[in-house]
Amino acid sequence: MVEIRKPIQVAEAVERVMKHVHKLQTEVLPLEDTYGRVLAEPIVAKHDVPPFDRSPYDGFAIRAEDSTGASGDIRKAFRVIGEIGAGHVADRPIESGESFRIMTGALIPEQADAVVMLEQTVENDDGFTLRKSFEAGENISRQGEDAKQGEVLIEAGTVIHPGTIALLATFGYAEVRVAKRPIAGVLSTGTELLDVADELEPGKIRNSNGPMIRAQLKRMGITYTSYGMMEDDLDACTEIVEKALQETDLLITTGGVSVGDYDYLPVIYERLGAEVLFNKVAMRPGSVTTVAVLGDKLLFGLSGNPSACFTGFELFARPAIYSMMGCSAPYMPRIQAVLGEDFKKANPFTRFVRASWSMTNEGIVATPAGFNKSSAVSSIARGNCIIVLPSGTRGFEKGMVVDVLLLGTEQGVERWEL
Ligand SMILES: Nc1nc2c(c(=O)[nH]1)N[C@H]1C(S)=C(S)[C@@H](COP(=O)(O)OP(=O)(O)OC[C@H]3O[C@@H](n4cnc5c(N)ncnc54)[C@H](O)[C@@H]3O)O[C@H]1N2
Ligand code: MOO
Ligand SMILES: [Mg+2]
Repeated sequence: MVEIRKPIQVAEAVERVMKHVHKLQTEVLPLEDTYGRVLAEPIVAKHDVPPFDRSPYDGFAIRAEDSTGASGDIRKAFRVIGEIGAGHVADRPIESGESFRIMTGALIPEQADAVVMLEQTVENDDGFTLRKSFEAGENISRQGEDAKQGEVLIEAGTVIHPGTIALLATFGYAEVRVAKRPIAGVLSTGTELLDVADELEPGKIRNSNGPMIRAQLKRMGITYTSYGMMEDDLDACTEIVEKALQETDLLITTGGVSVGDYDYLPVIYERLGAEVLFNKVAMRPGSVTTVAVLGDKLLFGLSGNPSACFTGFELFARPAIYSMMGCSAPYMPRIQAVLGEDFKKANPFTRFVRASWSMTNEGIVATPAGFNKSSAVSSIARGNCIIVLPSGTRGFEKGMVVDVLLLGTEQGVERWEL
C-alpha cells in the first residue's frame, strides 16, 4: 500500500530545517579571500573616518573670515603660499590673507577652515581672487563624519560583499575572522539520466539538476563535491550516500523522494537511521521535498522535477547553508510587486511561481516566466525571482500585489512570513 503523506506548511518545514542547523567553526582569512564569507566578528571602527579633516575638492584652503564681504564688485585677494597634494601635509599654518593650493583628499592645513573650488576663483600671479564669502567649515570633510572610532559598523553574521571589503580595508583588517564554509555533496539519482555531453536515447533525459544545484551553490560561494549521477539502485545509492556523508557537511540529492517504485531516498534514510524532518510540504512545486538529519548533517532530498528541485534548494538549502555559517539574515529578500499577468491555476498549496521582475511606470512588475509546472526547466532559465501565491485562493489576476522572493543576491532577510 502506498504511503499517504501528510503535508506540513512551508513555514513549519523551514523552521524544522533551521532548528537542526549546526554552526560551523570560524577561521581567519586574508582580506582578499573573504568575499562571500560570513563575518564572525563585528567590524569596529578602529579610528575615525576620515582620519583627519580633508579637502573634498581641488581648490584653495583659506581662513573663511578672510573672505567676509567678498562679492562680484569687491573681490577678495589671497596669496598662495604652497601646494598640498593628497598624501602631503602643509609645512606651516596659514595666516591672514594666505592660502594653500590643495587637492581633493589632502589634509587641511592648520588655521584654514574652508576650501574654495578652483572653479570659484580667478587666478593671478601670486594667488587668486574670490567673489563670494565662505562660512567656517565650508567644503571641509570632517574627521569622523563617515565613522567614529569605536562604533560597531557591521555586525557579525553579515555576508561580506565588496562594500564590506572596502570597510575592512579602511581599518586595516588584513586578516578577518569569518565562518568556515561548508562542503556540500551533490548527487543526482535516476536511471533515466544522461550526462550533458551524451546523445539523447529513448526514455532518457540529460541531468540538468546536478549542474543547476552546483551553480546554485557556486552562486553562494559554497564549495561542493559532486557525486555525479547514480542509477536507481538501492544498494549502490545507499553506499554513495554513506560515503558522501563522511566527506561532506551536508548532502543534496535530486530525485527519488516520491512514492514511486524506484524512489529510494526514503528507504536510504531509513537504512542510515536518519530522522526525516518532513517528506511532504504544502507547496507547489516541491511538495515531495524531503529533509532528513543524521548526526549534525542535513540531507536535502530535493525532487527530481527541475522546478521543484530549484525551488527546494532556494527555500530550504539556501537559508540552512547561510545559517551554518552564522549568517543572521539567511533568507532570500522578499519584496512586493504587481502581478504582470493572470495566474488562474487553483491553489490548494502555496505556489512558488518562477517569474521575472522589472521596473515599469506602474512600479515593480513580476510576470510568470512561462510554462510553470513542477517539471518545467524553461521557466527556471527565464526567471529572476519567485512569486509566492498563498494557498486557498481561486487564482490571481494581473494587477494584484504579490510577494516576490529575489534570487541571485547575497543579501538576505532575518525572517520570512510565508
Ligand atoms: N503517485 C504519486 N506520484 C507522484 C507524486 C505523488 O505524490 N504521488 N508526486 C509527484 C511530484 S509532486 C513530484 S515533484 C515528483 C517527484 O519525483 P521524485 O522527486 O521522486 O523524482 P524522480 O521520480 O526521480 O523524477 C521526477 C521527474 O524529474 C526528472 N528528473 C529526475 N532527476 C532529474 C535530473 N537530475 N535532471 C532533470 N530531470 C530529472 C525525472 O526524469 C522525472 O521526470 O513525483 C510526482 N509523482
Ligand atoms: O513536488 Mo511536486 O514538485 O509538488 O510538483
Ligand atoms: Mg519519483
